[in-house]
Amino acid sequence: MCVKWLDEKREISSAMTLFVTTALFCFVGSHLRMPQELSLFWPVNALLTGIIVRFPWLHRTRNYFVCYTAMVLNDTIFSGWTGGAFTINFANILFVFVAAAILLASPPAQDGNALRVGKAMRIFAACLIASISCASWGALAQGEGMNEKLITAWSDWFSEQFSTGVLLLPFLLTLKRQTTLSRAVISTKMVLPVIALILSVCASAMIGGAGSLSFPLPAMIWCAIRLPIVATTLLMLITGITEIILVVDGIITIQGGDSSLPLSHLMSARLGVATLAIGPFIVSVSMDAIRRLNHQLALRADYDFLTRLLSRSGLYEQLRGREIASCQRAGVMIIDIDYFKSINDSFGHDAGDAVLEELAQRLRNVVGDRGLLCRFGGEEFVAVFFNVDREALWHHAESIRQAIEQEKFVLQGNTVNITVSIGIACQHRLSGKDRISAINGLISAADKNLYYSKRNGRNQTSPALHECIA
Ligand SMILES: Nc1nc2c(ncn2[C@@H]2O[C@H](COP(=O)(O)OP(=O)(O)OP(=O)(O)O)[C@@H](O)[C@H]2O)c(=O)[nH]1
Repeated sequence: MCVKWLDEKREISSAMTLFVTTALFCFVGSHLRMPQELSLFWPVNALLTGIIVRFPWLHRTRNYFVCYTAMVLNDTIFSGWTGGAFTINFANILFVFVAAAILLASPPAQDGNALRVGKAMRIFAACLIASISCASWGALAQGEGMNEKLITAWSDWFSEQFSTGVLLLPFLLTLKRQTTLSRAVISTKMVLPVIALILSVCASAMIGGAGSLSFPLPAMIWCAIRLPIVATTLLMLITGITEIILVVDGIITIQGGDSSLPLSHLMSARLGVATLAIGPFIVSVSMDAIRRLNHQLALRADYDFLTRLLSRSGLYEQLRGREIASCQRAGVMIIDIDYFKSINDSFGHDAGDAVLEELAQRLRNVVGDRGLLCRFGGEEFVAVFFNVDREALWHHAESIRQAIEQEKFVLQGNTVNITVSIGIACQHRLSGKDRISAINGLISAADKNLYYSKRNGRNQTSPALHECIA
């Protein structure tokens, strides 16, 4: 049984899930802050923002209140805070609310999983504005007076929220619900950018200095071009966290004297790493959009819009397919509607289109997966069969012709008798090398036979059965 933990129709259980999740995140998050390196990250706010953006119906005041209560409870019980639990956590919930509101303000993508470039850019803006709001409240809530300590507290809050948000949210928002990573084919083309990324992080640590933080940028852009978007965002997250930890541990040395800087070198590093990450992310989202577009264009070119059968180019594409390569014999038939012009003239072009759609469906029913079916042009269809002899091909053609003839078409309330003429051609020992030109030859031969069917009165298959047996 599949339990949906977050379900729009089950508000109470969804609120409870949100409460438990928030409390768990806070509990784990506050314990993860113990080591000094990880005290720089507070992923809870970005995680909650990611959940709310992925389940937009959660973006309701009462759900924010549920999260806030869980945060306060966690700090009261486990951190021993009293008043601070209420005021400080308000800053956290402010981040979640502002970031989610900005991200949800854009309409959802048409394609469920696609993250558009505009929305990707919004992540940066959302984290920036949410971090400013959160830092402003959080620094004041810490009870600092109007002095230098307030500025330090503000920049601490801001750099932490901003860097965690910008690094984590792209990954959370591109992670597919049913990830297909395991099925992705890992090739050298994919491994090389990852190796380059690891080497560039090592180079940052060895060379040091302010510029070293941007060393991984070219490798990250390379990853963005070569890898699926979710893999890129995951690598961005890992690289960003690694760089920040390396700065904290002094392995990447970027500072001169902190006293000469308006922000500490660490905060500067956090902001720098987050700002760098957005470039590869935009490249990755753009590449994803280009891949999807290419796929859609290929589909559009390979299928006929009206009948959803293969188009002529789609047929040739299929013929190049590997499964057909081993095929020895092929048979082709051309199916042409009789007096189709008079259907258009009597009932209009739309009715003519409806006939083409209905006819395509009937052809599909008869041919099934025994052959390839294509709308070759106008009111002409081509079916290609493999490993058939002429007699079997003739019987296939007749079953198609009879299926069209026997069931009448209804056009604008009128019952109309529609028939088709068919020409067939068959070839033994189809050459694997020049399959396309062999099929083209068969189409020409079948077209000649179609002409005989038309000339001899239509609604028939040519050549006749006795010629096929001979
Ligand atoms: N509704 C519609 N008509 C189309 C489409 N493509 C081609 N046609 C029409 O199909 C008709 C074909 O006419 P003809 O080539 O004279 O053939 P026919 O009337 O079927 O006569 P025979 O083939 O000789 O039996 C033309 O009137 C075209 O305009 C289409 O996508 N939709």
